[in-house]
Amino acid sequence: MKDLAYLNKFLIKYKWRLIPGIFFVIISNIFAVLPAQVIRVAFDLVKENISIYMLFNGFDRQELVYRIFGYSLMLFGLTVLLLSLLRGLFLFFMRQTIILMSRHIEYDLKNEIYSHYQQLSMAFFRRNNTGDLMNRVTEDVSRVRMYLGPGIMYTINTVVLSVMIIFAMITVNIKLAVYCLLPLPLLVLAIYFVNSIINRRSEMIQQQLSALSSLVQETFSGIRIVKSFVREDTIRANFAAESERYKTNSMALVRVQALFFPLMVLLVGISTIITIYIGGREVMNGTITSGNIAEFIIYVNQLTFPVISLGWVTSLIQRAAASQKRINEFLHTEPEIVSNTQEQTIITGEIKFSGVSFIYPDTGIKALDNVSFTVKPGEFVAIIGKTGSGKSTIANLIMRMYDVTSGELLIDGNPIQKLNLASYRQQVGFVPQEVFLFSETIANNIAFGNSAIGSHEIQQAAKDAAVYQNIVELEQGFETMIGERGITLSGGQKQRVSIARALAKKPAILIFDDCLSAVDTKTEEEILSNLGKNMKGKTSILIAHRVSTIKNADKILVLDQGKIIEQGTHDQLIEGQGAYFELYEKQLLEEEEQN
Ligand SMILES: Nc1ncnc2c1ncn2[C@@H]1O[C@H](COP(=O)(O)OP(=O)(O)OP(=O)(O)O)[C@@H](O)[C@H]1O
Repeated sequence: MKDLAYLNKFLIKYKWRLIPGIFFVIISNIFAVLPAQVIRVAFDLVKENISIYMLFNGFDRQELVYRIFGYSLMLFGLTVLLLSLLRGLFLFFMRQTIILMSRHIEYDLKNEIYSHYQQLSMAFFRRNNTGDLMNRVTEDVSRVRMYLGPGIMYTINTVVLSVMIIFAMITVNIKLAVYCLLPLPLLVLAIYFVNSIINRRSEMIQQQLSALSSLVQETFSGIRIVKSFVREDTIRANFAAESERYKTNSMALVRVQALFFPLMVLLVGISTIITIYIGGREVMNGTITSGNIAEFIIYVNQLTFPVISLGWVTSLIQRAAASQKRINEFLHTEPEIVSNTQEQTIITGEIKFSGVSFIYPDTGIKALDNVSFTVKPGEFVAIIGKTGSGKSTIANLIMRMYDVTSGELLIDGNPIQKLNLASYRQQVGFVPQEVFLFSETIANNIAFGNSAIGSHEIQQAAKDAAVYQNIVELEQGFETMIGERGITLSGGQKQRVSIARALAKKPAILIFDDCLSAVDTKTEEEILSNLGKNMKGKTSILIAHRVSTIKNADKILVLDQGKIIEQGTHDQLIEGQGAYFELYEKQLLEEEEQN
């Protein structure tokens, strides 16, 4: 329950919706209780008037008595109608204030969680899967809203209505009140119990549904693999098995739900019978009137709803508390990578690794071991090495996706942690190893890092990335939609759009993480020569596997198992006849064999 206390700040923020809401609940309940009393008076009136009517038997006046009696009954009917209309009006106001408040808080909470996600670092996203992240913004927030809206509304309603009805009952006759209230606690318990079972089973159904949709999503994402490995039958069988489980769970839920309504009617029925039996005896004793029995029957039926909502609201609050606990877990996660200054510094692009070691926090893998090198502004540095040798890790550290475990990473002579994070990243262009493009137009994908960019600059970036020609050949050119909502670009085209996106930022530091693997040698040369022109005076780091790609670099770093084993220009490294030389020889041989 203490987890829900987090939401109090929102309740305070929206107090001018909550307070009138509570007020409307109270007024609507007054109008809910009054009709029973009007009906009691009407009932007693009927009884009295019948006696008077009988008295005038045989007289002309009997007709007049009949008419007056009819009118007064109609008046009572109209009063009940008016009271119900007024109740309805205030119920409307109650929903307009409290439910609307819950929707506002839902909106605020979703935004708060989402913007908190944006501040969290890579390690957090690696620890938690996407489904979980999404669930907390959607499913969990919805449950919390159920507490803030219907939960709060029905709790107040239940309390106010119960107090009013029980008070009205007791003022009429304590004995009758006690007897007809007796089965109600049983009803609360029964409903709470059945509701818990319903919730548990609904949860299982929800989980099963998630499993089913994940299976379908994965199957369709990997449909090419499924078809080429002829696994359609197995996939179909898996789906059937998951569906079967979903059906079994749903059936179990329907069985319990079927019990819910009859149980409720039974217990209310018992209360009504007790009211009539005990009430009848009291009428015979002369302690209450027959109108009171009618009044009590209305009360008992009116109490049904608060009693049901008591059981329902209790389980609803429990679920909301569990959801808020999950939300709080994420909201209280501190971002590991934080900006320590507001000051925005323009960088020239000098990068210095000084005895840097790095261990991935989530796996404990030591990816870099005492790495030292310097890249001067305007230099073109290449990194080469076997897979898993730590090349991408260097890129991750320069992007400050992680902080170094030991040693120092200096940008323009300042520790990277001292720079304003957003402003620094804004000045670094990054082309990741795995291309990711948004389901958007090509132009918007290229302009992603800089919303102020014009179409001329977008086109220039595409030209520099050697993808312009491919784009203009498309029917809608730069306005072509890509990804799930549009066409599929080839692997090499995607890589080049991703390069154009980094170039369009006009960065001071450009990092290419093995992103030329899917382009042919001629295009690769074109991109590199454009890069030479664009990055004059700026720093470029190119991670590659092919020696031919990096021959012209100002400096080449050779990595092995997280250590720099050689560094120098191509010619120096060839002369050194070390690991780089071996790699070069091997690749030359491979090329010759291919030709
Ligand atoms: N996000 C991560 N979390 C945990 N461990 C990681 C992560 N990324 C990489 N590693 C591990 O760190 C080591 C270095 O990986 P890195 O990606 O830097 O190598 P690489 O030289 O870029 O390889 P490749 O040429 O295959 O891209 C590997 O052992 C890898 O398993």
